[in-house]
Amino acid sequence: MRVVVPFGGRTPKTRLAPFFDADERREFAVSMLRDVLDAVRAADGDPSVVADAPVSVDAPVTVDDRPLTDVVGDELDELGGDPVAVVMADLALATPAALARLFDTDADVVAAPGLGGGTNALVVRHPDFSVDYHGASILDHRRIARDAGCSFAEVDSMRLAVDVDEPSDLVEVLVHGEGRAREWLVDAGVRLERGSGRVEAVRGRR
Ligand SMILES: Nc1nc2c(ncn2[C@@H]2O[C@H](COP(=O)(O)OP(=O)(O)OP(=O)(O)O)[C@@H](O)[C@H]2O)c(=O)[nH]1
Ligand SMILES: C[C@H](OP(=O)(O)O)C(=O)O
Repeated sequence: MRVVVPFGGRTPKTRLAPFFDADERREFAVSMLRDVLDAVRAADGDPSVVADAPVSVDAPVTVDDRPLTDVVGDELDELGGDPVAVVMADLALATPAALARLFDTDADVVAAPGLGGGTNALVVRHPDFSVDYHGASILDHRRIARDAGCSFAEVDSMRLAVDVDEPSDLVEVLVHGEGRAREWLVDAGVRLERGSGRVEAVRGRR
């Protein structure tokens, strides 16, 4: 299946500013992107990146600096009857098995909801579906599918639900990550701190 991976590489991961400076955030974002591309390929997907700035990765890259919804919308318009998936570049826990389950679910539109109401991944097999990202986009995508007369399914997957946006998401990468992104965090000195409450990610020496 064709898999579009949107990547905002100009000023990525601003919500991680309490942990990393701008160069570090870009490096970390690229390490997640590379993990996602590997997982897509291992799930028999054929990935291509649509990015707002050039990025050097092992996949074709189209540079387009329009907003996310417009860029992905154009990719869907080129569907031509073939299914296309959209997988976000910050799914640091994505595994080939989780993605294969998404790709193999049989509906006109299949979504992997993100924590906090986003839409972390989609499979689109119907020409009348369109995307509307940001905010609680999973609610919008359910409605758009219904209004377009598309069958709609959701994949319940912890590995696809975690998109790395906030410092608390770094805990999930340290606990469950298996790729470059986890390695990058460890090299940057990010570690788990077990206090009396919820485990936190902290940076620096013990
Ligand atoms: N092509 C493209 N991809 C984008 C753009 N903005 C975000 N993305 C990608 O869309 C997905 C979700 O991004 P967000 O978490 O909303 O944004 P972010 O810029 O990574 O992080 P924040 O700065 O914390 O909002 C990730 O794969 C981003 O790389 C954009 O303007 N263009
Ligand atoms: C693009 C956006 O991502 P979030 O801001 O939820 O990470 C969404 O999924 O609609």
